Amino acid sequence: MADLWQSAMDHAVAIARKAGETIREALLNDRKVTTKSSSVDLVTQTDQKVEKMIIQSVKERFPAHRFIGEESVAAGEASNLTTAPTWIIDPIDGTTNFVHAFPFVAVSIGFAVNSQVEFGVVYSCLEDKMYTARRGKGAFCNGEPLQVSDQTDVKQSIIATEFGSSRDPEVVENIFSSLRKILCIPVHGVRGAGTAAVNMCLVASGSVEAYYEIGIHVWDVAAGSLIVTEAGGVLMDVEGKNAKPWLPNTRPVGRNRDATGSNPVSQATKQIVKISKTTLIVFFFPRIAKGVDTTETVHEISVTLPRKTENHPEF
Ligand SMILES: O=P([O-])([O-])O[C@@H]1[C@H](O)[C@H](O)[C@@H](O)[C@H](O)[C@H]1O
Ligand SMILES: [Mg+2]
Repeated sequence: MADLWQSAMDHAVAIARKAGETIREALLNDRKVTTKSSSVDLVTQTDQKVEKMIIQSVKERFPAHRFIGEESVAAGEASNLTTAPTWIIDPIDGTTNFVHAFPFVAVSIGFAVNSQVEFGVVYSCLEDKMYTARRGKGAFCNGEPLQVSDQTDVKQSIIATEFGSSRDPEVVENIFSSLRKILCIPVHGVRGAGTAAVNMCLVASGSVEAYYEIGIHVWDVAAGSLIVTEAGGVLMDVEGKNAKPWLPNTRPVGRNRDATGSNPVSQATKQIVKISKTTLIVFFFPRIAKGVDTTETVHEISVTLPRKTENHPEF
């Protein structure tokens, strides 16, 4: 049977490549930077230009499709995932890298129908690596199949993570407390490419055993989530169940602070130790909205294991 979404996927690959060319050209010029949620949450005209270019091109070809794009949402559009075919776009994942010419910058395009990701395309454009995954058909980098690491000992692992763009002391404290515990497991190392999408592709490639991050958006992970699972990885929450990080706030499993004052970061970190027999990890914590009382903010925590298992271990 013909693949209903193959032509959309082909289009995504072509437009991601074209977007990558635009980004590479823009790197040769001055990059005018403005900020969004905080002084370190950066955006450039290239982010906006590339997103418009992708959306325009998809609209011409697939007029009934919908969009969730990082810069459109920043400009006030809703971020609602319905059952309709929806393109979930991060035009430049790794904007801070782009601003500083740090060499990991990706175009991330996920495509969801009936709230399920059908394909994911991550183009790491400065490395010229095109990561692709079609649901049920595997994950690839420049056409070569990907397979997650088969390392099963957390002490032999490299963990990818990011520090995010909040400089709120409580958030920073959570990040460091989590990091300290992970380092002291001990693990071989901790790395971060500066783009969530590339970090997930590094999990899919087996270059790192796991990736976790506190504070992430659907456009950062929609494409990467399928690339990870199609490469044999698993997205899990702290209960060991499959998580769907592209559905924001749909599976809350923890609170920022529970009644005893422990927070999900330390709870999640404890899980790392517990699951070390089967290895690791992606945690996703939806960003804490500005002005929201974090004591009441519901968070979602996800865990990626490199090996796909039907029955996830009980934590
Ligand atoms: O803003 P952006 O460069 O598209 O995306 C960011 C990057 O993926 C970064 O690595 C991650 O730490 C942030 O959480 C993301 O928001
Ligand atoms: Mg991003």
